[in-house]
Amino acid sequence: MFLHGTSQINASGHLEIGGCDVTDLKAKFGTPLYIVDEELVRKRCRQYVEAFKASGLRFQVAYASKAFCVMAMCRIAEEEDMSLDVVSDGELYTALQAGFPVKRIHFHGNNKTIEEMEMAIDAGIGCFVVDNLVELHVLDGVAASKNATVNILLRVTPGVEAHTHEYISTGQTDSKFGFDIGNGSAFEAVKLAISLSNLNVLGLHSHIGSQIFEVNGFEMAVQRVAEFAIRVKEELNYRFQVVNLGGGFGIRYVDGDTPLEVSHYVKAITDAVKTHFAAWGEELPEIWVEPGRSIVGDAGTTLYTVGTSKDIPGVRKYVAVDGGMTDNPRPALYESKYEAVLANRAKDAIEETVSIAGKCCESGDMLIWDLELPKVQNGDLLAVSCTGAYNYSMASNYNRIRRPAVVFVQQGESDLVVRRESLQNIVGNDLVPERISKQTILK
Ligand SMILES: Cc1ncc(COP(=O)(O)O)c(C=O)c1O
Ligand SMILES: N[C@@H](CCCC[NH3+])C(=O)O
Repeated sequence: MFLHGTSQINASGHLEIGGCDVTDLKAKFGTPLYIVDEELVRKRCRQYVEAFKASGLRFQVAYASKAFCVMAMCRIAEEEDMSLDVVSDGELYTALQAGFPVKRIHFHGNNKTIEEMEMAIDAGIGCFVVDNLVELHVLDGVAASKNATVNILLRVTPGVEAHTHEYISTGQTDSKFGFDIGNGSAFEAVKLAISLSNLNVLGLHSHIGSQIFEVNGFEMAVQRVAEFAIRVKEELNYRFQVVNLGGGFGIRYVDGDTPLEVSHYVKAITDAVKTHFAAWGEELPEIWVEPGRSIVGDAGTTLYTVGTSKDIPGVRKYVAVDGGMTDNPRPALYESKYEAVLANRAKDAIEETVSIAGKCCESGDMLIWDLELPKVQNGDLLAVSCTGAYNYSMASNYNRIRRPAVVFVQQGESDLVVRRESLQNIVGNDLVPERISKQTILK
């Protein structure tokens, strides 16, 4: 397994992250356990901020909290001078509870409810990213009802297809998100938006997809957005102050993934802004980005305990762990690939090829196919790397499995940031109507 951040194999042959031996973490917190390398998260945040500072442009780096949204993470984002992208009342609430400065929160989503809009306006949200015409009208109405003027960006689809999984590619015309530039709907949206009295149009937003390893998609998106912004300025005499280029910067999950350095993506974007806004003639717009995966993805590791195994001679050996698609749905959803190491015997010689199964009643609940490991035994620890993004945040209670705990590690210290769910949590929202209880009693 590739060792990310502070991960290393110690003298006892155990995986160590943030100076913490994972066998100790298992003893302290149990498994499955999400372990987050805090130093690596902070390093990634700083790489973005530094790269933007070097560009000389005005900027905001908004952490896309959908990747991993818990209060401790919101605190780190604030400490590292990030802004925050939220996409639901739940993410907004988490950020507010964590004391994140509300003016640096951007509210996304293609179907915000009126209650979510009200909550965000009451809190004093920094801006909304408006996705469609219905939302433009509704948001203007909600803002009017509160005598407020709210800042918005208009989400546009620049017609760029990112080379990534179909389900996580969003910049093309046929997408559920945003106003299309190519078919004229973005222009009409701008005309309408600037005429609505309770909206203040700050600028445009474009997000072309996720887990992208090249810069040309971003450069093309900048070009299309710049051409559009210049047209708006010329034809409507309206000047955007902000251009948000979304997230999508890729990370290395497995061999063959070839992400670029953060500074490389940022330089490509900021250079493209300088080039394509050359005809702008005034101060360049402020540039925002929204990285999620590339902030937390490789800083996360999931620790499992090995349970049963099933050897089908001549076919394959299944080894089951105490988690699976409930804590990491990505292999089942996107056929995502992961690497793993036998974390309590990482120096032992490789002896067998096994496939790692989860514990759900679902044949598709497989975490890794054909993984080479030392001879695996019941009770061993398996550490799957690069699970920091879209794992805890996409976890479910399928089969009424409890969500794991999350622990931050740094410099030999481990701090619980999310408790393991309890069995009481599992039934916590269940109600049994009286007539059914009565029937049960009558039986
Ligand atoms: C609008 C928007 N911004 C930012 C992100 C974060 O993307 P990533 O985690 O790939 O950086 C996403 C998710 O793809 C998104 O939909
Ligand atoms: N959830 C996805 C990415 C989509 C991000 C949101 N637009 C993943 O796990 O890769």
